[in-house]
Amino acid sequence: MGILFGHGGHRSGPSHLGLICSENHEGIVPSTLRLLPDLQSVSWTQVPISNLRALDLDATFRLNHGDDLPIASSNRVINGQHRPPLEEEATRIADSWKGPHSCEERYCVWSNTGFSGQGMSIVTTMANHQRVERLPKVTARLEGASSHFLLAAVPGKGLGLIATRKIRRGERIMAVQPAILVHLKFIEESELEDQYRLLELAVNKLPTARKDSFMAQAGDLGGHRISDVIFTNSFQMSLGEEDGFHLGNFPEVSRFNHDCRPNVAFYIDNNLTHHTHAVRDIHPGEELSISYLDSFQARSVRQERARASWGFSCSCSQCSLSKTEADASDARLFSIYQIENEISDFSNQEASPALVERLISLYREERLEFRIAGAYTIAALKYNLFGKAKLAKKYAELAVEAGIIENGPDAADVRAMRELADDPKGHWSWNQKPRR
Ligand SMILES: C[S@@+](CC[C@H](N)C(=O)[O-])C[C@H]1O[C@@H](n2cnc3c(N)ncnc32)[C@H](O)[C@@H]1O
Repeated sequence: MGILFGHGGHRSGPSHLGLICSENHEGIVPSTLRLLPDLQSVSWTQVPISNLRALDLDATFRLNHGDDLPIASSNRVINGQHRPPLEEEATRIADSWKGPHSCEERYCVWSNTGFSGQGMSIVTTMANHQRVERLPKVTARLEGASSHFLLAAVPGKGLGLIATRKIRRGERIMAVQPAILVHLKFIEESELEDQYRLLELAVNKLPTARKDSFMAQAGDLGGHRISDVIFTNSFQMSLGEEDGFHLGNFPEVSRFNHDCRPNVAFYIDNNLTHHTHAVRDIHPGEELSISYLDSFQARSVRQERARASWGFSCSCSQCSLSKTEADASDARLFSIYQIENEISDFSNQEASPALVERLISLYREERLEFRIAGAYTIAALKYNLFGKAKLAKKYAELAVEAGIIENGPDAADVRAMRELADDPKGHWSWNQKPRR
């Protein structure tokens, strides 16, 4: 068993993340007070506004989760002094790092009870802690729960997320930040006893509501509970430096079950935010799913992977095909592999636009919409090389739409395809058809 990369290894996909499971295995944030974790008791009306600067964290947390802040907060003048908007000030008070609380060799625990309005603890090195501390504040609206879906028991899978209304392709499902971030090398290098001590401390430093949602996650391995939760439910993510990976645990995301042909795509941006979007229209009552593994592998490989790393036997629609249908599916996956190899060599004179159309139709036949942006990108470039501006533009636009869902609006490929779509003939690839 080992760390699994959701789709990190695929040729046309991003290589920055992966779902970790088994043995190795998204309010306004927090620019208003309303998303701060609820420690109940008093409501916001009982907090004197003029005292806000002096509030300590505990007092700030006594605001009830979900309470709106009906205060026109710009241009505030308190005691004759201009103050920043209330939201900014509250954010500054609540969102600050504490620690290190304890260390083991070069790895220490830091906590921030106001991070993303919910709280986060990290177990990492000083340099990485500073990186996290310097991250720009998230100003987008984050969402971990919504009216789109509910949590329910799913036969044979434990709990799962079920759509409560029609969700259209491209709609956001969640955008959330981690509860716990742990340096993978800390797990690999430290003794179990030390690991458990720092992990327990990290979880205990979370606000109560956050800690409860962390502890409520599924665990597959047994043994030390916190360690089990982390290994069963975390994503491998990079803080952007060559210092190995971190495991990020997002309690809300942990409820997505696996499907080899998922209806939801995910990516983690540079700000530690995990984004999920629908990749096709999802109907009320349908389960929301992501892929834990490389869905481009043959059925037997995928099934073995699910069994070995998560201990379940995958019975998704693609894994439940008859032998004949599964063989045909495996053959299509192999053709995708071959065509992508052939086509991405732009000096290859044989790789005609017809092959591009074949590639796109294979993706669609295989219901691989959650990873189709790369194929559209190849198609756009190929048509532009052949001097076919209209088709190049069509596929570049499709690549942008899919790329935003799969990798986010700021992804390099998305930017590149926007440029091509805007001006095919001004693009470096225009009319560069390889000549014999
Ligand atoms: C990240 S959790 C998913 C949510 C989990 N079902 C729960 O109750 O919280 C991963 C675990 O869910 C179960 N699971 C996920 N996808 C499954 C599937 N397609 N079939 C059976 N079990 C699945 C496995 O036990 C797996 O280790």
